[in-house]
Amino acid sequence: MRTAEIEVTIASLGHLGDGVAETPAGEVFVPFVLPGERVRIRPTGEGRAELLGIVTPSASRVAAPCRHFRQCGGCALQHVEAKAYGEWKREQVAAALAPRSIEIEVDPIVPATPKSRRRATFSATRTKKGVTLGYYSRSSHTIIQLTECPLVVPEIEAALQGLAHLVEPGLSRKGHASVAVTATETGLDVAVTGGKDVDGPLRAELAKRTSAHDLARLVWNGEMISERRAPVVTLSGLKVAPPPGSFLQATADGEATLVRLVVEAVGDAKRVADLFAGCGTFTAALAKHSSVLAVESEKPQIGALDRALREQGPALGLKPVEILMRDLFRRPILPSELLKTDAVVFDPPRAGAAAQAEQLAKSAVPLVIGVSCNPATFARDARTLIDGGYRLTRVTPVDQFLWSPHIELVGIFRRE
Ligand SMILES: C[S@@+](CC[C@H](N)C(=O)[O-])C[C@H]1O[C@@H](n2cnc3c(N)ncnc32)[C@H](O)[C@@H]1O
Repeated sequence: MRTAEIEVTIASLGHLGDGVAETPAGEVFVPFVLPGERVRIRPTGEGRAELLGIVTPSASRVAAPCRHFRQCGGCALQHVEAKAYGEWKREQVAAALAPRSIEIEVDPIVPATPKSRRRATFSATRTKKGVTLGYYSRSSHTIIQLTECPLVVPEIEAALQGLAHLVEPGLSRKGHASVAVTATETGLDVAVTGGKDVDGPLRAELAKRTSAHDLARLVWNGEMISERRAPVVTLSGLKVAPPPGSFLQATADGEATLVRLVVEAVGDAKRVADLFAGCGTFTAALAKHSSVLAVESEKPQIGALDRALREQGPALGLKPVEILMRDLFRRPILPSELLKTDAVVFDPPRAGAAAQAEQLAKSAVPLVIGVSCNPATFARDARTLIDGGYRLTRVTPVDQFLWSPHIELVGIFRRE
């Protein structure tokens, strides 16, 4: 039985960007709305509601720039004017810190621009009509066929049709494949998982299509199909060849902002540890002025950084970098290993750095800088550092995930 249509006022936006409204049956989440708006909805159960119409729009409502908005699950907030959107993201950081009793005036967010995402992961499947390639729809496992995407860099947007053609022979009608694309300086680096197993004829066909679409590299289910040009990214002047599946900051502008904030905070520190170093986004910048200990668990990534430093470090005049492969969840760097360290940068995955934060909290390092893509785990780790005697002096949100609820941030801790 369909529930009745009702009119409600949106009280606020929740942490995923959906509006929150009171109904006689309790609180519901409503997508694509703004605080203060009077809207018509139909509750759909489990605390959710379908938006039927806007009765009184907010002054912060704008026309969404993408034709796929509302169907496509890639974006939640295209309908929000830039200032209100940035303020909402800033408030989300403060809201994540509050339950940990961390009070700080969070900086205004450093905004992202459209057409700047250099990494995107699409889903693809084969249908009777051909290949569907795009993002999942908001509320189901249906893939929305993308014809445009104002998030990604033009090289990726222009390749959407080509990518569908590329993966077509390796898709089955039964499953969905994941197509991760990174725009590098030598072309697109594509890694597909969940496609058909590779045999001789499929490998040959995929290699042919890789060449036809002038991709730099194609990796299929972890197997190298073709590397026509080694993918290259320049990290603060250091040219690194990221191995398949490497982490890179999502936008070049976001990376530049994060690096600037980290380098400014580090100042003239002589010795710095870069924990969760990846391919060296921060190491490359820090080594211009400081000797660096770079620690990372993924051998291919830290290996790519090591190679680049050996080949180019002397010519670039970089200070010495010590490379260490280590699982920092299981074996965090200990205070005794940080005795001569002036600053630590840590940039963990979404799970945060609980074990490492505990060790840092016991250390004498005067300056710790946390970079995080998850305000909730950042807040947990920040509380550990604060309880260990650090003061959180600055938090700056940086937008790398435009129109989504995801937030990147830099937090600076100084030992009191
Ligand atoms: C958010 S990325 C940051 C990478 C790098 N700092 C950058 O900005 O490009 C997190 C990094 O932590 C690494 N990582 C994940 N789990 C780890 C662990 N247990 N120990 C050490 N490094 C880990 C990942 O491989 C990834 O390179």
